[in-house]
Amino acid sequence: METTLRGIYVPLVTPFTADGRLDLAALEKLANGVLDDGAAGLVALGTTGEPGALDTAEQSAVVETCTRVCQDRGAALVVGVGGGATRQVAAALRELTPAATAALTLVPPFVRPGAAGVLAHFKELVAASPVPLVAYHIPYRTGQSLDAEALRELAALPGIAGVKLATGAVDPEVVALLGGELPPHFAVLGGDDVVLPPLLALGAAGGIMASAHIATARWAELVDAWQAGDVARARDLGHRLSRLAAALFTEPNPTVVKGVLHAQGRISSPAVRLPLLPASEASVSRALDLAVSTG
Ligand SMILES: O=C(O)C1=N[C@H](C(=O)O)C[C@H](O)C1
Repeated sequence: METTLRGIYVPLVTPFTADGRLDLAALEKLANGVLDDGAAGLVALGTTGEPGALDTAEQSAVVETCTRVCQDRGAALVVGVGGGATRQVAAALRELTPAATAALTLVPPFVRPGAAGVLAHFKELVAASPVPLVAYHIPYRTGQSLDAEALRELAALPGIAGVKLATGAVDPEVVALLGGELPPHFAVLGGDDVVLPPLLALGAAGGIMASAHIATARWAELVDAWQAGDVARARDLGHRLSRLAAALFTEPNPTVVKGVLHAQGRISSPAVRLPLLPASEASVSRALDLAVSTG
């Protein structure tokens, strides 16, 4: 059966205690909370989860906790799988739990292998993976741009369930991709929080949004409003949620999100691990005000 992703997926923060230990109880509560509020699924070990700052045992504990919650709730679980080169990512994918719905893996970063190299990379990964893949396309971080034609070739590969599209803008390639035919099982998921509303207007199936820890129900409602053609509702919600997302990203992600979750009493500490530093009180309090007014 083919995987079809739709809706809002929350890339969970990794809660830490005030003295820096992994707080699995808080993670589980957070996971259940966002699913209660209408998220279609969770992302474990997304960049928002600070995976590079977790040791292997901590990473496994995060994935186990999220797997258990998603299985109990019948929700989708996407797991972030990283690595610098094809062999390394393929090896990590082979170790992935088959209970995951999909794995989220970056277009190879830093190397800039060109579109043909990116396609060859994903063909190799699909062959190694026990689950379908979502390609994370974020050219301002990976250094590798891809035009609509290359993304369409990627979409046509068996085993690719979608793309997390984070080009930082609604640029001509994004418009061309969403404006043409795509395989029915292939989901375009927004990955830049502030521009999710226009991507949904162009036909995106949903998003992987750190911002959706906050006002989760409103983000889910935004996807539903566009899909139901309720333009007035979608436009109003879209403006409000974009303002909230901008406030949540005034400092490096997930520092402000963690600050707001802590202020809301949903995690016991806003602690992040280096090289991240906690967000300023001013950024947290502005985002918190917008969270209250957005609902
Ligand atoms: O962890 C993720 O997945 C996301 N990461 C992005 C980032 O850290 O810049 C933001 C997006 O909301 C989801």
